[in-house]
Amino acid sequence: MSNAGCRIFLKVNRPSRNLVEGFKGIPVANIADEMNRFSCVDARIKPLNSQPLLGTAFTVKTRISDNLLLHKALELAQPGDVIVVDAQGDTVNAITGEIMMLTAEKLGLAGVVVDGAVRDADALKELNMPVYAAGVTPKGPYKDGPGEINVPVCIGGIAVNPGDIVVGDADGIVIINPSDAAVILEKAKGKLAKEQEILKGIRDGVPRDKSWVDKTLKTLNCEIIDDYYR
Ligand SMILES: O=C([O-])CC(=O)C(=O)O
Ligand SMILES: [Mg+2]
Repeated sequence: MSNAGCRIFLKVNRPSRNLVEGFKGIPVANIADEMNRFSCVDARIKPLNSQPLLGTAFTVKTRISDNLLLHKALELAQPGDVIVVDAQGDTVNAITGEIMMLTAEKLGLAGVVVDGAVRDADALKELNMPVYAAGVTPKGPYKDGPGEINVPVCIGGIAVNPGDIVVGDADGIVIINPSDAAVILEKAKGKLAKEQEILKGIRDGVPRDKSWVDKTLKTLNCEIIDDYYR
């Protein structure tokens, strides 16, 4: 029997820990640049503390304002998992808070990302596990279902499959398909090294070749006017 919209898949094809750990300390912006600036979760979804986010997606799809399936996910997710909750972007009711998130931390989960609202924001600031959400409200959740676990979901406009690599920092979140991850990781490391060299040059006062700016403006026939705007 199939019951789409109310079903739980227990198995997740998780990439190797080694592959995931490779992304530790690489800024999300560097990773995203090497993914042609795609795969970044919408800016609505923001960190509620400054813990870095890195792990594999354990996906949850909830009915709007309802957290039954997130409670079930807390029983099933494994250490290193990031519970990624597609709460359909709705921020009317918080679907999680301090009690559930402390439980997640104690289970060794790598984080929780909610495309929806959370509550107990002050307590989440003190947590040793990252939590990201699209909003904060004191209004609590219903617990009736339905919903799904470990099916493809959408958060902040990005599709997330169970087992995808989730990386987040203060800038936001990027989602990586494990089969692309090794190549992206090498490129992102190169990008980081290049940016560090540029920053060192700026600090040391080394002049930079910015001739491309004028070249591009020239191709646009940009008007440069030696006068005030009036
Ligand atoms: O009441 C709820 O289900 C969510 C909540 O505030 C908590 O987990 O602390
Ligand atoms: Mg609470």
